[in-house]
Amino acid sequence: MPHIVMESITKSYGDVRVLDGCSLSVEKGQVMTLLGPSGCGKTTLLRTLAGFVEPDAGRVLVGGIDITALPPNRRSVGYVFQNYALFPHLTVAENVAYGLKVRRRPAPEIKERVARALQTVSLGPLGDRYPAQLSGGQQQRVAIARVLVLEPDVLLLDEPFNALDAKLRLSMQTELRKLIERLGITSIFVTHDQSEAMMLSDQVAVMRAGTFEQVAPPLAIYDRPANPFVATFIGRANILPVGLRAGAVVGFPAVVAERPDGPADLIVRPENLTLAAGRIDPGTGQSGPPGTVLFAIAQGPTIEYEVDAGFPEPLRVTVGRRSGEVPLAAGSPVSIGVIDPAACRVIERGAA
Ligand SMILES: Nc1ncnc2c1ncn2[C@@H]1O[C@H](COP(=O)(O)OP(=O)(O)OP(=O)(O)O)[C@@H](O)[C@H]1O
Repeated sequence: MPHIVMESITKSYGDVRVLDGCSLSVEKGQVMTLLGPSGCGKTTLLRTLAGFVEPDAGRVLVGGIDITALPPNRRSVGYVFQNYALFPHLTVAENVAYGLKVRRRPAPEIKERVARALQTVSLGPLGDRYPAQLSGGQQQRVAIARVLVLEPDVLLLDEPFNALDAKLRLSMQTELRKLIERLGITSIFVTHDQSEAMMLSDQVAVMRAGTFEQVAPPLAIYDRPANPFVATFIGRANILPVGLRAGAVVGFPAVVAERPDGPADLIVRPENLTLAAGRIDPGTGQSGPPGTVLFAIAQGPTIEYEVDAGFPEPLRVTVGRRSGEVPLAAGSPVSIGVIDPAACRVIERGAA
């Protein structure tokens, strides 16, 4: 039995259906990320699990127990808010103690648990400071300590890194992932940042307009996106309208597909393509169509090309860059190759 089960959750605000039959399960100790564009319903689903939003239909179970009708304070669910929501007039230790005081725990127990929670997030010595005297990353850790001190079964985090600058964000992501692993607490994150989702999660649930497009481990989503929406939301992808003839893609004969002849969409990642100057097989043995360089930019370890290969959109190709190599000039004739035909996906035309 999974630790968290959300069954056919539906929620509308007025005429707008924000959650449209969402079902999701998370195993004990696993980290799930809800990933999707702004407004797709991620926060609403998280708040349904916390009990802040009442679903119109569906059930929420934690540890096999139906908690759908329980108020937030009777659920063993910790919620870390986007803006941390710390009390500015309370010290760090008082902020962390707050939930225990509300629950009328004895003073010695509060003292001991607050010290332990602050220790867990490496803020032991800063208990007497006020939130305004802390960095963004430290404030975030207080917000997490304030939740962990209540020893919830489940940890929910709504865009927890939003307020942090890029560098701090990266170190806090790593730190939080290690902390969650150490505590073994079942966690759900909300983010619209795909690299954050890749890095933090055991499972990613890609959402669009109140439903799930795909739920799978991050690399499985990257390698085998269910449809063009997922392919372009996680990483970059070329979505090429192609024809199928005799079980292979016209223009990419190495890419085979068990589908009837006719139109299809080919999903191919830029790093799964390569190119060579001139009209020759680029050496992969998996030749693709000829093309002309439209634009190229070197990024140190890679060169990013945009190539006119006869498709409605330029083909994006990422190639590894050798020391001293400069990109081919715009206008150069090139031959496109596929590195791993098995990593291409051929799907029904327009199945977005
Ligand atoms: N209390 C509410 N009343 C009316 N509409 C709401 C309410 N809460 C959310 N919505 C609407 O529901 C939709 C989903 O909102 P939600 O906050 O769940 O999206 P999200 O995916 O978390 O977006 P973001 O990434 O921008 O935070 C939005 O269109 C939002 O305007």
